[in-house]
Amino acid sequence: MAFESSAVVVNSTSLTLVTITTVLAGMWIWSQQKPTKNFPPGPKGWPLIGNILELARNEKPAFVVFTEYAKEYGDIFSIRVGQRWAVVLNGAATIKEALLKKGVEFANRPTSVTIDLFTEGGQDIVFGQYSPSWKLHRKLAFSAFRKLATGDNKRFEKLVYSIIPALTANLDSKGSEPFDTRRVLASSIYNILASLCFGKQYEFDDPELTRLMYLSKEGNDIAGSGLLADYIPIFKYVPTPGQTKLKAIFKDFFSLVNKEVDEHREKYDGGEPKDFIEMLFQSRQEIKDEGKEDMSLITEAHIRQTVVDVFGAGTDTSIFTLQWCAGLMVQYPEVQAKVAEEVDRVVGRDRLPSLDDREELVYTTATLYEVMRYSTLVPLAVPHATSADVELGGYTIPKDTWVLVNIYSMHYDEKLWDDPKKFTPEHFLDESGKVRLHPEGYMPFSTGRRVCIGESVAKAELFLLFAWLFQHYKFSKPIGQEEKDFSEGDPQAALNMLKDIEVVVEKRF
Ligand code: HEM
Repeated sequence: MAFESSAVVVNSTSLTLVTITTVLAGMWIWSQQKPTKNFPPGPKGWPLIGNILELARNEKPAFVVFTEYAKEYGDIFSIRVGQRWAVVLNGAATIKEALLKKGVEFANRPTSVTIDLFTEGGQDIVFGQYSPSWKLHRKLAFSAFRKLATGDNKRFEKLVYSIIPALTANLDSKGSEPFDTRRVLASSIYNILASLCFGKQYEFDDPELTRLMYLSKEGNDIAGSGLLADYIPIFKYVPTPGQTKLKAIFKDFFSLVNKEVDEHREKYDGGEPKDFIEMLFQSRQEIKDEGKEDMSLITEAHIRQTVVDVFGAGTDTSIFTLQWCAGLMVQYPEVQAKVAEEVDRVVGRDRLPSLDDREELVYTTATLYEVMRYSTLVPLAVPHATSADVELGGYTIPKDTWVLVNIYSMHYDEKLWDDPKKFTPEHFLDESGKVRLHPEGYMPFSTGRRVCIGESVAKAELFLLFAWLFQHYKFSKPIGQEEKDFSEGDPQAALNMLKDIEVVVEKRF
């Protein structure tokens, strides 16, 4: 009897083991099934999680790992993120073929629980689906930006330089003590964007500015890494702490922006716009008057979301680019000295640098461009998605596939750059000493239908602040920190940030 019962136990254990093994094998085979017959090749993944584990465990950031994978699998390869397939595009030829020649097919964005939450169902520009309403929405914002950044230079300079008194007071208050520049730079950039959007400035310690900075940064951080539900859909129905926090942050953020939009609507009289929100109102009226577009496609939520986009996409990108400027100028004092010497010679010490100085500030411009190449702040762009089945490089990529554009692979391509790991402004100077404005494969703002809408605003703002900073201050290593590398990246979620650095900032005159 005892023997019989143990045989039953052995049999049922074997049955359970066989069942588990069969289910696991089934899941394994199913998980390796690619969406199309000639889908791009790539590293094998695990059931349920795909390639997440090997990417998370790798000490190198994803964009470096992807550049290495491209050597093994080719410039177009696939990975699996949880249950979703993604195609990674590498190298200038492939990226241009996809984003320029087949721009419409690669112009969509992925949808996810996180994106849906913070874009009120995809009503913003950054994550909106490629649709008539999105195109009109982008046209509206683009027209407002063009008026701002390519219109009257003096007006834009005044806007950027309105933060100089507070920035000077903050920098000067540190004396020769080392400090982390992030907070000061962040307050400056948020204030520039608050002036730009709302037509008002905050004191650096104003609680509303601190709240705006907190909401925008937290929102970006959680949204950048995504929620569990984005990778494993069943978690959509579980109120995880991340989901609850994200909802609360965006509720607060939207109410702050709503307050500004409402106040502007009440005050705007249809005359010369004083800030970005009024420009949006004006552009909306102009497009409506043309009578060619269906204006019912643009709602109040679209206007609110554009302002949220400006803070979401325009703050950390500029703050961390300036931080990279600080770190790299400390690491390469000889470059910093040449920038300062050029600004002294062209601009002098009695006036502020102007956008009209750009042509003559050749070395300064080349240095800023090199900072943007070397740091590659948005190394995988914003994820794209295919809007239709599309052929690329002999592979078939079905509609709704996630697409990651590896900008880093171009910025560090040995075929395009002489010694790409070396920081040298000479990468952007030609034989006649002029700035190379558009070298092959240089795309910090990406390209095509989704190219960064703030490119001209960002370039103008960064140029003015960079030239002003090194006209007035010398950045150096704190004594006793000789061994530290001040140009070491610390990639976080979507951005290639710089490791926290403490520097000494002293007046030059
Ligand atoms: C150093 C500064 C900046 C860098 C490096 C940068 C880079 C980028 C990149 C790589 C993209 C993704 C393009 C793609 O998906 O292919 C992007 C998108 C975007 N950026 Fe920027 N950006 C910067 C500053 C700004 C600023 C200042 C603003 C606004 C004031 C802005 C607004 C946007 C918007 C709205 C999009 C979404 C465009 C779309 O999906 O159609 N960016 N940016």
